[in-house]
Amino acid sequence: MKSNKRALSHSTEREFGGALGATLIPVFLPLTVLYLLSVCRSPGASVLQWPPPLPPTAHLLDPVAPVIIAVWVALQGFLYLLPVGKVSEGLVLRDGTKLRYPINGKEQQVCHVHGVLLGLCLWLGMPLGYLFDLIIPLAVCAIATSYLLALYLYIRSFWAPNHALALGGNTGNPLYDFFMGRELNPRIGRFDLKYFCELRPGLIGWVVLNLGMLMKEVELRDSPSLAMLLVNGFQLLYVSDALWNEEAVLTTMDIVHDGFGFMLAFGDLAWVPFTYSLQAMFLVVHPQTLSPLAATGIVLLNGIGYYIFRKSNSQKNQFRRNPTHPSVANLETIATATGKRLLVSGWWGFVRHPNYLGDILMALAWSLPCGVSHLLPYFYLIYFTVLLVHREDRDARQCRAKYGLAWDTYCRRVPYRIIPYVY
Ligand SMILES: NC(=O)C1=CN([C@@H]2O[C@H](COP(=O)(O)OP(=O)(O)OC[C@H]3O[C@@H](n4cnc5c(N)ncnc54)[C@H](OP(=O)(O)O)[C@@H]3O)[C@@H](O)[C@H]2O)C=CC1
Ligand SMILES: CC(C)=CCC[C@@H](C)[C@H]1CC=C2C3=C(CC[C@@]21C)[C@@]1(C)CC[C@H](O)C(C)(C)[C@@H]1CC3
Repeated sequence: MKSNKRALSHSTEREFGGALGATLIPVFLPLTVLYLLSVCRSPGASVLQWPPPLPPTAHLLDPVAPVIIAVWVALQGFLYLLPVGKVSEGLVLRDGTKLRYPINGKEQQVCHVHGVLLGLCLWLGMPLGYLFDLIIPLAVCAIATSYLLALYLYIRSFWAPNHALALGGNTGNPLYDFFMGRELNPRIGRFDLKYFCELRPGLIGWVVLNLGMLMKEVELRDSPSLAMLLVNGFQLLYVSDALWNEEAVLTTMDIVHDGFGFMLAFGDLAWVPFTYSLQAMFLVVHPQTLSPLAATGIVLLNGIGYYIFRKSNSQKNQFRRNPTHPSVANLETIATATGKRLLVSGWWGFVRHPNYLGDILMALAWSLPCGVSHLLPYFYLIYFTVLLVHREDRDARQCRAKYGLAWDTYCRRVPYRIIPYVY
């Protein structure tokens, strides 16, 4: 324990408002989830209504909810460990080794997301629309699970070797380190907890919750609306894409840089499934009519966003994995002192985060089917823009520290961060 502290004593830079932020966020964000869900189900669906439509304490818990969450996580764990697909190596760690990760999302996704789970629920005679009624107890359980997981991660990190600790989550302040995560890649045997949580229970859970909302709409109004089909279709595409390109997650900031603590545990297990499905839930209580022209425009917007998001992410991933690959070999680059190069043409010469731009366009397309009468369906767009602006800033600081002058040159060559000529 002592030597860990000594070796990492330089990690004094604090993120997310430092210790105060790390103390308040774990209280404030879980309450926000419950508040948003309650508002979404209320007839007014106004985020500013007073008094807020909070659920009575008796409605927070339901004995079925922990069973569903436990079965769901166990099933996801089982599918994650299935020996199908390939095994891929992550980036080089501080001790010079690389971790191995099972890449089987692609193989499993067809049966996984679209078939087995839905079929299982229907076979068991459980109408998926029930998820709408159970949403608040399910969210409470997911929040409790993320707290327990974060506590477990914090405690076990004291047995981890120095090189396995994250540089940003070892300040010695227990609340801050609990929030940011001390250990970089906590594993039980070959089971990688962070990688599993990032892509499986919460992300796929989001799609299942969306389907539950669609089924509820069918129960209430006999058929799904066009708006509901669009929201379900767009978000299914997004999640399927994440599983299809599972390997690319290995080079994201969360896997490479961030420790696994409360922020990611809660983000993955509670925040993603329960706030990202707000649009579908909104449509159950507040049905919207969409003209074919509006629907076409929204599909086009999502298509453009997805194209930019996918192409730019794939280009960087390809370049980082094999810079001599024909699809990236001809792009202009600048050298850095680390030996790694930075792309200054192609998507990464357009803006510094083209992938964020595509993601934001998609976020807008997911909100528009809900009309413009309420702010709530735009919650994701607003939160996500704030998250990405903050993330861009964190990434820029890390890149400046890594690449020094080369990063400044890149910034001069590519002046806009996310939106050309705007930001
Ligand atoms: N839906 C959601 O809730 C969320 C979605 N996302 C999405 O996840 C995806 C991944 O995002 P994120 O992990 O934040 O970061 P990025 O995929 O944008 O990766 C940033 C890293 O890319 C490398 N890089 C930056 N510029 C260049 C360049 N010019 N040439 C080559 N490499 C470069 C640097 O790492 P290095 O040089 O070390 O390789 C940098 O640290 C994005 O599409 C984002 O929109 C992210 C957060 C939440
Ligand atoms: C408010 C709060 C607690 C925020 C925590 C942030 C997390 C919710 C996000 C951090 C990075 C994420 C990524 C995805 C989901 C959201 C979180 C966990 C992601 C898995 C979504 C699908 C994408 O295709 C992706 C794989 C690129 C992406 C990776 C980052």
